[in-house]
Amino acid sequence: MLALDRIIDAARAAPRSIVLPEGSDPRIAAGARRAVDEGIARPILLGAHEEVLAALGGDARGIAIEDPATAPRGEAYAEALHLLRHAKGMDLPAARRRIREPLAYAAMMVRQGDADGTVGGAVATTAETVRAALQIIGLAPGAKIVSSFFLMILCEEYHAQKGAYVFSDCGLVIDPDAAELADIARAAAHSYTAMTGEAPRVAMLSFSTNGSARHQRVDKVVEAVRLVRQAEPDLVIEGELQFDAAFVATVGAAKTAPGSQIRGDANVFVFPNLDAANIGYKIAQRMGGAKAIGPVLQGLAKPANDLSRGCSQDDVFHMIALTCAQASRADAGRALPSAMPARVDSLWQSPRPSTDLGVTRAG
Ligand SMILES: CC(C)(COP(=O)(O)OP(=O)(O)OC[C@H]1O[C@@H](n2cnc3c(N)ncnc32)[C@H](O)[C@@H]1OP(=O)(O)O)[C@@H](O)C(=O)NCCC(=O)NCCS
Ligand SMILES: CC(=O)OP(=O)(O)O
Repeated sequence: MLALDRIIDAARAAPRSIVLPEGSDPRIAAGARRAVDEGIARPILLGAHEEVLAALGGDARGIAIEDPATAPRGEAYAEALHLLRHAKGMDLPAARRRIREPLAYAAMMVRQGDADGTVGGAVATTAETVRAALQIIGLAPGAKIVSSFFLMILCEEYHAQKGAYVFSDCGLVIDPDAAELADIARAAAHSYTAMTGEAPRVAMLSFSTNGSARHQRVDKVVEAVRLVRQAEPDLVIEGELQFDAAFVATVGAAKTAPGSQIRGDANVFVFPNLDAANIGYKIAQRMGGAKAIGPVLQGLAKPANDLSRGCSQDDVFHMIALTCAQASRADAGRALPSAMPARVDSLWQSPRPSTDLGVTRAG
């Protein structure tokens, strides 16, 4: 859990204002309450005042409540949204209606600098949550695509290999082509370093390892690897690889050539499409007992993150912490993990070596 502790410590060092559009959901209210009690954030819960207060059990200490339907700044936000989207056909009345939706209002708070980040998706679908961020917050300078990752933490006694891993893209880009998959891989690699302070070793996953099967879907992964190597020759990346060859040393040794750098020791797993990625992370979480934090969005101009509708109040707390830490990075004048900088210094850089993550390699 040390990767998570680092994130929480980073948030506590500079608590941020995080707006949560689903303020009347009990998991959101409990996560926000814990964030205040542990001194990691200044939450703003959106929703009808009485409903939010009820979710908080009547205790709103340290938490702001704002109702997009009646908020005084709603009109200014509607005008800002109209300016942003009128070229796409949105008139002012439509902008007024849209800004009353909590997801849109929260994204606008972040865009306008009235909140440092937003966390939604405990109730709304990922498509709804991400669409508000895409349309209102938009791409980070230099980013071509917004995608997402999960921070997967193996920390149970029964996990033979403990540690923090990145799975991408489990939440957003449905059927990436080779160029998009390459962008996702580069963003995920940089996100891994930002989360852990460790060097990424990227496995590009497939149903084939080093040509063991032939298919156009395999060709797509191989092409993505070529594109990443062209753009970032120093990044350790291999593919196409099956998951076992990327995660289990003995299988990696059996299936890959002696010169392989990964050999069962990848820490960033890039899936070929959203079917594989979303199913894969949920299996790891629900059958494998991995702690799954995400989807964290990469490629946005400012922090906006999603949750699974199956999230717990702990997941909400951890996502608030992660979003605060992203905001601090941005304010420190450094690129967000999402912005794919040439080099990433980790906010959570550990003074100790990689064993800090509790990684004990099997085999
Ligand atoms: C994210 C998602 C909603 C975007 O879908 P979409 O139909 O392209 O959405 P929209 O057309 O409303 O796009 C909104 C804007 O974002 C842009 N956009 C869409 N996907 C983008 C991406 N990955 N990166 C950057 N911009 C993107 C669109 O071009 C559009 O721009 P514009 O409105 O300024 O022209 C869609 O990809 C999706 O549903 N993904 C799967 C989500 C999901 O169910 N995940 C599983 C559970 S986690
Ligand atoms: C990330 C994800 O799968 O979200 P949901 O469970 O809400 O669909």
